[in-house]
Amino acid sequence: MNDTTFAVLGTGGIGRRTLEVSQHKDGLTPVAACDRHGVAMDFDGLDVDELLEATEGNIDSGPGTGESDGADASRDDLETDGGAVASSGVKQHGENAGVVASAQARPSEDPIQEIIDRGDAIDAVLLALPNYEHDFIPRVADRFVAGGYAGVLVDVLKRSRVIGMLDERTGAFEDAGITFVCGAGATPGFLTGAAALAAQSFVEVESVDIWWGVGLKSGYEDNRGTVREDIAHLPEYDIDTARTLSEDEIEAVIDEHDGVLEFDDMEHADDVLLERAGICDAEDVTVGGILDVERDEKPTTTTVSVTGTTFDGETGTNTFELDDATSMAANVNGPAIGYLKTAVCRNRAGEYGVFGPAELMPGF
Ligand SMILES: NC(=O)c1ccc[n+]([C@@H]2O[C@H](COP(=O)([O-])OP(=O)(O)OC[C@H]3O[C@@H](n4cnc5c(N)ncnc54)[C@H](O)[C@@H]3O)[C@@H](O)[C@H]2O)c1
Repeated sequence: MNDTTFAVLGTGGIGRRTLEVSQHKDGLTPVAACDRHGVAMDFDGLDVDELLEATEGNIDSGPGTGESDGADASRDDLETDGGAVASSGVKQHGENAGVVASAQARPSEDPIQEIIDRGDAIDAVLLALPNYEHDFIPRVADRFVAGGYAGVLVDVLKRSRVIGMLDERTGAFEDAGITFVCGAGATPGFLTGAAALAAQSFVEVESVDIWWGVGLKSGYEDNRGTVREDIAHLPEYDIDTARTLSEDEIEAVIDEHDGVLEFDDMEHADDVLLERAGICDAEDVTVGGILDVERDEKPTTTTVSVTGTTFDGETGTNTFELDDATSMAANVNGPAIGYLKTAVCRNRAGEYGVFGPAELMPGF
């Protein structure tokens, strides 16, 4: 594949690591990165080491609202909701929050639009943005369409309901020449693809069970955005209540659970993504897991179990396990970049529209 230029929207816990992992892959040149406050662009290639060093301990996180996506000015009131945005530079030191701390970046009123405006020089865009408003990522995609972008968009969103919103935009993406890969992180993403592969032994799939373990002690400060979104999956919370929690309230939730949060029956898009790929019904997919923010060791082994019936009448369960030594950052960002590179090949071959991770694997 020829060299691929790409941009990262959101330089929080995930986006920073995307840039770092991309340095280990061939043929990828990061040319733009932004967060809520600013944008860094260099079409000869960003100096990723400088950017990571400058933003180390200085991540802009917290409940982003999409307020600065410029798509709907009536949402400006959300900018100050719950007061948590004010504490958004959770690890900030120095004057500049987030990406603006890098010498390559500058403040921007509308960093996403600045990237859209240079879209002709960007092959692919990874959206490592928050997902508190379910239509935020679809609305950002609308802006790329409106801005005349023709290339690849990849997100790492988690919630099932967003996939339908993206599907509704299939025609617009096709007309624009956009190849959109949705849910391309770890789960959904890597594990959805693994389930699709494991299902190939069977002519009938009965169930897919995804069970994940994440140990995040040393990565906790950098991944507060993800932890907040995970708290929204606890039975006592939802996306709106989790979004308005202060940092102290988040700490209290974590303390109540002794640092270990267990999730059952999560709304993770693996279900609809497997259904749209024809692997099984969404209702036959369950996702759960354990997050330990006080230890780096995984509290449980991440496992995908696919149960089904073979053509010759046997019932069996194929399992796929991640080594406990592999971190969340490795399992989100490696696959996200892998799906991005695959999508660039599809895009160059003229295949446009919405794809899930399972559709980029072998199918029945
Ligand atoms: N699929 C998976 O396996 C998986 C795993 C982990 C995280 N995630 C998802 O990845 C997403 C990012 O997580 P994170 O931990 O990096 O979050 P984070 O809060 O650390 O980072 C979000 C970034 O988006 C930026 N941002 C917010 N609003 C913006 C706007 N309007 N314009 C420009 N930038 C904006 C923020 O400034 C920040 O840099 C979350 O939605 C999370 O659920 C998915």
